[in-house]
Formats: sequence, structure tokens, C-alpha cells
Amino acid sequence: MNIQDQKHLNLQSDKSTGSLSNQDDDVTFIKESSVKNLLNWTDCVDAMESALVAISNTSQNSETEPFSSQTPRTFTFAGNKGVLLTMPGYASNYTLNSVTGSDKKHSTLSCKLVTSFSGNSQLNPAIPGILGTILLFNSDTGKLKAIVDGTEITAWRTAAVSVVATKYLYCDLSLKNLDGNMTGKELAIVGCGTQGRIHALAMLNYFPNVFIKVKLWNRSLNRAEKLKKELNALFPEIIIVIADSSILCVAGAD
Ligand SMILES: NC(=O)C1=CN([C@@H]2O[C@H](COP(=O)(O)OP(=O)(O)OC[C@H]3O[C@@H](n4cnc5c(N)ncnc54)[C@H](OP(=O)(O)O)[C@@H]3O)[C@@H](O)[C@H]2O)C=CC1
Ligand SMILES: O=C(O)C1=NCCCC1
Repeated sequence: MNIQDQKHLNLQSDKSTGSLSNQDDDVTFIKESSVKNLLNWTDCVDAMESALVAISNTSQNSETEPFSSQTPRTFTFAGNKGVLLTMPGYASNYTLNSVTGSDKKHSTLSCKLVTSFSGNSQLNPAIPGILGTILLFNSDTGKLKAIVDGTEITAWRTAAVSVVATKYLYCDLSLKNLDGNMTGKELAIVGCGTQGRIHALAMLNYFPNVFIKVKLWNRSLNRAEKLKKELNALFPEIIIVIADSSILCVAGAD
């Protein structure tokens, strides 16, 4: 975490322990606009890669190796309107090289709360159907340290995991066994809601100069048009088209 980010989170570095602590020992609240300023694809994909390594280690008490502990999420239904999910987790001894520039090990104890209310898209103004809040605890004492708006993080995290999968399952295979050419690719995005949009942004930002064309499809045309406009502005060198059907969208795509 760089100095700017530390200031943003109202954290100061304790030189004797190398840890970060909240100046006034209050619980830090990180609102959505601050979260948006802090997120970037390199760090997010790096974090997801570390988390997946920790999750894949089944030994639960290593002093040095990454491991994680996750109980199954709970589902509390609010009638037929929506659902509240709890997602507790502990990840230990993981590294975040792109963020810290070092192999320093971190441990995180947290619980994400997510609500999913499908009617939110009908509100005026509409709000996301999936909303998240993350509670971060001191992993040595269990004391609550921060409450972080988790809506954007949840969206990014989901797409970042797809990037990790693409990196290892598609790119490695493509580079090693196929044509070895990671340019001129076509990206297909089926569904242009929150996840479709963030997947497009994740792929195009994380793999620059790889895609020459993006094909979009969405059930209702206006959402596809909105995303096309956004992508055209961000990536003017890439051809963005709206496909007439989901089948035509994926046909020929990489
Ligand atoms: N948002 C998040 O952070 C996360 C979401 N998810 C999961 O990802 C999925 C998508 O979520 P999200 O992007 O947030 O949802 P959105 O409401 O933002 O988007 C939903 C998308 O699905 C389309 N859709 C809905 N019903 C149909 C249908 N019957 N036929 C064709 N298309 C349909 C919508 O089309 P239209 O625009 O026409 O309505 C829209 O493209 C959900 O299963 C969600 O649980 C998982 C992890 C995180
Ligand atoms: O964060 C998650 O994991 C989610 N799973 C399904 C519902 C949306 C959020």
C-alpha cells in the first residue's frame, strides 16, 4: 500500500512493527467513491491470484505457507424480495507483490455481507441488485478495523477471478500450444449488466493490445448500446459491435 493509499484510508505505518494502524483507533469507513479510486486491475488480479493460492492449500495452520479458512455462506431470505448473504473468511500468509512491491506476508480476517434484490433495477433511480459491505477485523485480536463498501469490490473481484482463469487456462495454453500470438483477439460479452460491463473492462484493461474487436449482446438493446458507448470512449482503437443474438455474439470469438 503506497503513502497516498494510506492517507486515503486514514492509516499510518508503525515503523517498529511494519504494520498499519488506524490513527485514532476508530473503525475506518471506506465509502464507495474512495473504493473506486483505490481499485486497479493489476492489484485486483494479483490479490485474486494470491487468494486462489491460499484457498487451494488445504493445510490449515501453516506458519509460512498461504492458507485460508472459509465456512459456507449463509442465506437469509427477505420474503420473496431478496436475500442477505454472509461470507466469512480468513486468508493467511498471502503476498500482494504488485501492491506492496515485496514478498511480505499478510493475513486477513473478514466477513462480507451481500444483499441481492432483483427489483432494484426497477427503482427510480435504479440501484445495483447486488450490494456488498465488507467488515475487516484485526487478525490478531479480532477487533473490528474497517467497514468497506463492497459493491464495487464484489463486481471487480468477480471479473478479476475470470482474468486469472483466462491468464492461466487460455493465455498460457494459447502462448505455449496454439499460435503463440496474443494479438488480434475477439472478446464476446453476453449480457451487459454489472458483470458484463466489468468483465469487458477487466479483460480490455488487463490484456492491453490483445483484442481488436469486442462483440456485445444484451437482452435489451439499450444496455448494450450504453456499454458500447462507454467502451468506444475508453478504447477508441478497438472495434465494438452489438451482435444480433447471443449465438452470433460468441461465434468466432476467442
Ligand atoms: N454484481 C456482482 O458483483 C456479482 C454478480 N454475480 C452474479 O452475476 C449475475 C449477473 O449479475 P449482475 O451483472 O449484477 O446483474 P444485472 O442485473 O446488472 O444484469 C443482469 C443481466 O442479465 C440479463 N438477463 C436477466 N434475465 C435475463 C433473461 N431472462 N434472458 C436474458 N438475459 C437476462 C440482463 O438483461 P437486461 O438488461 O435485458 O435485463 C442483464 O444483462 C447474477 O447471477 C449475479 O448473482 C456474481 C458475483 C458478483
Ligand atoms: O460475492 C459473491 O460471491 C456473490 N455471490 C453471488 C451473489 C452475488 C455476490
